[in-house]
Amino acid sequence: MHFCIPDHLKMIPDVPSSDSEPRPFAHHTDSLTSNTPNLDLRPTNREVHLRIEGGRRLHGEVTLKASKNAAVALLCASLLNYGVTKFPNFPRIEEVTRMIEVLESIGVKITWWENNTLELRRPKKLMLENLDEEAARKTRSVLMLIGPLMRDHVEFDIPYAGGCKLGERTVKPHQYALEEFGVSITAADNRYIVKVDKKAPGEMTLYESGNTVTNNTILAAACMPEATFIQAASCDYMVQDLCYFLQGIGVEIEGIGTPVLHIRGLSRIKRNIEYTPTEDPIEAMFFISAAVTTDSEITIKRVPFRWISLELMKLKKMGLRYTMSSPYKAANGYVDLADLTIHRHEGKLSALPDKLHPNIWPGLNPDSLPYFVPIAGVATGRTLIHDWIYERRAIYYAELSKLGIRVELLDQHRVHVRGPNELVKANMTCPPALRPASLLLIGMLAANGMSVLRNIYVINRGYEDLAARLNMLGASIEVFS
Ligand SMILES: CC(=O)N[C@H]1[C@@H](OP(=O)(O)OP(=O)(O)OC[C@H]2O[C@@H](n3ccc(=O)[nH]c3=O)[C@H](O)[C@@H]2O)O[C@H](CO)[C@@H](O)[C@@H]1O
Ligand SMILES: C=C(OP(=O)(O)O)C(=O)O
Repeated sequence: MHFCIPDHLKMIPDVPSSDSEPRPFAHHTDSLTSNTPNLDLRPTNREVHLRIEGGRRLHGEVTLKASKNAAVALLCASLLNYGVTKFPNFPRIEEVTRMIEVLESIGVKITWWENNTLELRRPKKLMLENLDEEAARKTRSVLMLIGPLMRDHVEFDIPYAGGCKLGERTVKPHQYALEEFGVSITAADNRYIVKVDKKAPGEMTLYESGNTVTNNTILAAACMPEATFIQAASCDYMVQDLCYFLQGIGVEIEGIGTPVLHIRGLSRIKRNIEYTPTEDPIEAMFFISAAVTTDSEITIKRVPFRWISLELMKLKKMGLRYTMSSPYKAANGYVDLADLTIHRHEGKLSALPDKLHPNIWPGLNPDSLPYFVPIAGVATGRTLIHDWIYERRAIYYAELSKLGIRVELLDQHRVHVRGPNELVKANMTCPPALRPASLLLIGMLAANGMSVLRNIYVINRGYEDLAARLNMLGASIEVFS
């Protein structure tokens, strides 16, 4: 097995680094402009913006949707199944729409039914030559097509992946993992050329415990009738959701929720399956952060609380009061949920003396961390936030200073946030990264007066109908284009 990837092509340079010269392939996620504010998911070329009359307290209840990150993995996994796959309560978000465009372009028949149930029927033969490149380049999740496609295809290519612009994001872990299954990946002309000479890896270790690489590896292992042991797997929520679905179509998996997975797949799968993805722990963090930053009391329904248990503990130590209902099961029957009420803090939160940093689950989720920035902005004292995971995400946190939060960028990974602050209105454009963009929305909800947030495509990539759902909680947000 060999890779022949030239050094300069080994990473996806999704953001030109400190030099301002365009870098090769840096353009492919630039024009994220098609969006709609509601459930009409036909692509348009209009940019959509928000006008937010801030400074209102939120109140009432909001119910979580399923996560982007499980949804995209499940869409890729549906290719393994020649039967009918149905996903009730599927999130109607831009990222899902892009992946649907990709799957439809290669021949998958896809229908939305009521209750946001998405039905997928793959054809006998996929038309990979018709793959919708424009849609594919807007998401990083297309990388997870390689795992399922290697089952039936000996050679194919996929365009370079996009996703949030958070600095360089390596694809080497995907290459090294799939190499174990006899897959070679080379890069040329903005695409990955994939050649398959299938073999069973037996025991293997992941180069990084990343989420999408773990899912890609699981999908590859699910195609193999032989047993695969995967060490250093991510055991985060989207991996667990994928595993539960795969069990439903007959793949044997042991070790779900741990870093060691034992998988025995099937060379052909034909089952009619209905699997409901779990509610999104990161959307829960969005609403928690919105409640705390606006000093509001709200109830967030259907929270997969064990996936954010460390986040809740940190908040408790900052002085936040919250109450939780008795646990109950998610619709898929696996994950425990609870209704979480965040109580008003009335300005009594304190900064934690120790740094906040993300880790692989059960650590503090990398996508939860950003939501502590506005929270730290209303707590008394100085908080150190260390975002080691991405090369350039912390830089976006400094944008919150335009809304009156004192954020000092110490280096590209660390910020000091000093609080409490009186937030002020602003007119801003979303940065090209989902969680950092949604922080601006949270800040604007808390800032007195009329703020404008421009081009919210990136927020709609991951969250469904946020403006309407926040308005149900008493916010005043107008969507305009
Ligand atoms: C579709 C999906 O599920 N996307 C999520 C997934 O992206 P995804 O799994 O694609 O994340 P990446 O592979 O880009 O990893 C994120 C960053 O963490 C670094 N890294 C990761 C694992 C590790 O053990 N060591 C390490 O250093 C990587 O080098 C990279 O810089 O995980 C990210 C990190 O939780 C989340 O922000 C994304 O929302
Ligand atoms: C980084 C993220 O997404 P993606 O992996 O799709 O770029 C995110 O969801 O915060």
